[in-house]
Amino acid sequence: MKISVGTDHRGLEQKRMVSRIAESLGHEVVDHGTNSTESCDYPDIAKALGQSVVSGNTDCGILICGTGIGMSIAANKVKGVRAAVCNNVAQSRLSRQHNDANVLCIPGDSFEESAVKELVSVWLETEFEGGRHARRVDKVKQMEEDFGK
Ligand SMILES: O=C(CO)[C@H](O)[C@H](O)[C@H](O)COP(=O)(O)O
Repeated sequence: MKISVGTDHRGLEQKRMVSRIAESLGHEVVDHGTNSTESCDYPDIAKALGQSVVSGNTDCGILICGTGIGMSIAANKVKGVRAAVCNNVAQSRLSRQHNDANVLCIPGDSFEESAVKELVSVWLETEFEGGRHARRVDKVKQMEEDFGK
């Protein structure tokens, strides 16, 4: 797969980890920045990454900010993005199985390489289950139309 990655200034090290992990699993990584510790604004990165995913330029995305929350709020404003903040492997797995998340958001603050590795590899390898979950995801997609997102 082709995977977009992005972070604000609070997840540089984790972005490098995510890129290494994705590449070691055979994926191609597209980097949307930031690439310095200088303070920047997470919506700028989330917008660029979200547009890359929904346009089909990349297959999915992984975003990092201090908590993962700002990135998820911003990325979910891009029509077609289903971004999920995941703090553990169970959430990571369910965000794929039940929500068909196409963007994973993880906290940069105090997340170590082993935790990132487990969370990211499970997310990349887990399939959407469909069935009753597809009905619910379709309702979420319909909300985008109804509210002119
Ligand atoms: O959006 C966030 C909060 O959920 C992220 O943690 C950001 O990284 C954070 O707000 C950036 O804050 P900073 O004080 O400018 O480093």
